[in-house]
Amino acid sequence: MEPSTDTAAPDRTEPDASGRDPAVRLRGARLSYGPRVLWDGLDLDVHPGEFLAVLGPNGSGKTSLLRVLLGLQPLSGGEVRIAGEAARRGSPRIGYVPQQRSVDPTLTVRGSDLVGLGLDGHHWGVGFRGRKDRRQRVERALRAVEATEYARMPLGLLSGGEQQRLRVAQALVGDPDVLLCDEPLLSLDIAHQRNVSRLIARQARETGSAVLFVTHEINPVLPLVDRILYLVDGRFRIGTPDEVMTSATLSELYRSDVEVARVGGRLVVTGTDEVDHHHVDAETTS
Ligand SMILES: Nc1ncnc2c1ncn2[C@@H]1O[C@H](COP(=O)(O)OP(=O)(O)OP(=O)(O)O)[C@@H](O)[C@H]1O
Repeated sequence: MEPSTDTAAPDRTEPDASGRDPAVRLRGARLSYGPRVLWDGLDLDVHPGEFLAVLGPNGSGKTSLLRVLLGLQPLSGGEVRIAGEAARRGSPRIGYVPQQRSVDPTLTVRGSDLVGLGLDGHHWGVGFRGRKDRRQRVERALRAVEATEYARMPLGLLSGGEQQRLRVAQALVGDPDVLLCDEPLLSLDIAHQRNVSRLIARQARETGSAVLFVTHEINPVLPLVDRILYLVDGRFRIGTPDEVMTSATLSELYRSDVEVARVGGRLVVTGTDEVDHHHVDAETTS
């Protein structure tokens, strides 16, 4: 398997009009575990305010990419920068919505405390004004995800979807430069999938966060996505949805016949078992 470095569109490599560094920059990035190469030669700039969807079948290295940006996983080669700085653990520049995982039902931490953790490492919270500012920020984030009602309840008593909305609030509360979302819609009903997707996109627009959004299903976020990074078995493509989500591009990536059709504004992707499994339609399975 030789990794592909081609992109569907030339990637931007310069600072944006304001002269700011890209929020995320990867140059010649390679990640391998033993002989297995997940990706290689990955050049990618994600700019402030940009919404990038990261797609690919199970095991293609989507979560591993987020772990590299979080400073939890070193690259095997190449370079990674977050807002011009080396990626490092616990960076306040990054907000992270992890994959849904179950919480111990006896956990007594309250939702509002969880959201407040998203401000640790920031300058808020010092002195009376700082504490007030901190409280107001947490309340605003709770309102944004419609979690105010249950914010004082122990986390362990909340449903999976309620816990997930609190994780989104925790990731947003510090106005991060980079917002990393690992399948954040999985346990949400359709109404909250829409709310949370729009909220994340609004965060990108209004505060200039760059969003990297790992998902198995593009349709719930298709109207919000600027570009897609599509990873398959060591190969990848980067481009707008119109450039990447085509029969020709996906057939090349999967090395198999893949059909992409637009049906009523939605994308329907069919082909190999791998692609069928990947493009599970969250709206018809929830
Ligand atoms: N620390 C590690 N050591 C060895 N192999 C690893 C390690 N971390 C991940 N892998 C392997 O790398 C591959 C990519 O994993 P990753 O979780 O990034 O995939 P993914 O695209 O997010 O998959 P999914 O869609 O199933 O969540 C998997 O096969 C996984 O087993």
